[in-house]
Amino acid sequence: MLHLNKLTKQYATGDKALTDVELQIPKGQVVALIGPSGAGKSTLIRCINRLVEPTSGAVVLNGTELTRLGAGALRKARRRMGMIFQEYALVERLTVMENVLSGRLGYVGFWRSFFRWYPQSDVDEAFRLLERVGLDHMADKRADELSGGQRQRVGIARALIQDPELLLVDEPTASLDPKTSRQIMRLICELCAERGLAAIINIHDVALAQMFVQRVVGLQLGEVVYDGPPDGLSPDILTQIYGEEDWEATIAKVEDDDDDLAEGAVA
Ligand SMILES: Nc1ncnc2c1ncn2[C@@H]1O[C@H](COP(=O)(O)OP(=O)(O)OP(=O)(O)O)[C@@H](O)[C@H]1O
Repeated sequence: MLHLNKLTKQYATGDKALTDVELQIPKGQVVALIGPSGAGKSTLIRCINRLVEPTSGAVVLNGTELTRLGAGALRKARRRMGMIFQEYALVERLTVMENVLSGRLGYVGFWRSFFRWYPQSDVDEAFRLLERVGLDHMADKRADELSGGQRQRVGIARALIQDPELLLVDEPTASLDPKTSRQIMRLICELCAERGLAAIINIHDVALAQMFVQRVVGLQLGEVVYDGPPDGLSPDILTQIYGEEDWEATIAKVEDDDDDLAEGAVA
């Protein structure tokens, strides 16, 4: 589905953010991308939709080599990749419904997008998505009246209304409290399962990643140093990714959390 072939990025400043990254993600798989600050996680996500231009290597999405596309074709290809951001990137003065519908801007013609006239089918789909993310009663609220968790739900609905093949998710829970973080991660993973949607989630919270995803990719200084199941993240591997720390505490926390989840103690 998604294939990264020797993806490399060196910024004009000389910083080498990614070196020969190889990654294949099948349809429907959710991957957590972990690694210390500066490891290249955001660069990797942004090279996939070419918000950051890779220096060399290829990004292939369902047979289309995105790295070869000209501006027009790239604009169309970007519709196939929904993006969810840490800071939500909503238009504050617009309503929840208008923010969700803005995910369709890549599909409607120039004048329709200029006047924000959307087809009724888009409005119906926006309502369905708002219901799915638990915000149907808030469609007319302005974005600046929402909590962080509600904003992220709008961001998720806006990404999904694009009808993407891939979700690129950049630290979706970094501004949220622990309980809301879990709810948002659970929602993203459930929606991916329902839609057979692949996702790459850049996330700092290792325990949260371990709780929800099937596969973890660890980056360190722009190179993949771990690619495997969440329960393969041993203290040794975490030390390799992040450096020396007491990792037993992190792993124990995950096991405790699993117990909580099993007992239905977590909302
Ligand atoms: N626009 C830029 N210009 C020059 N260097 C950059 C730019 N963006 C990132 N870098 C460098 O590329 C490397 C990777 O940065 P990146 O932001 O991708 O890491 P990250 O793992 O996402 O970090 P964080 O978790 O702190 O967001 C770092 O050395 C960073 O300084």
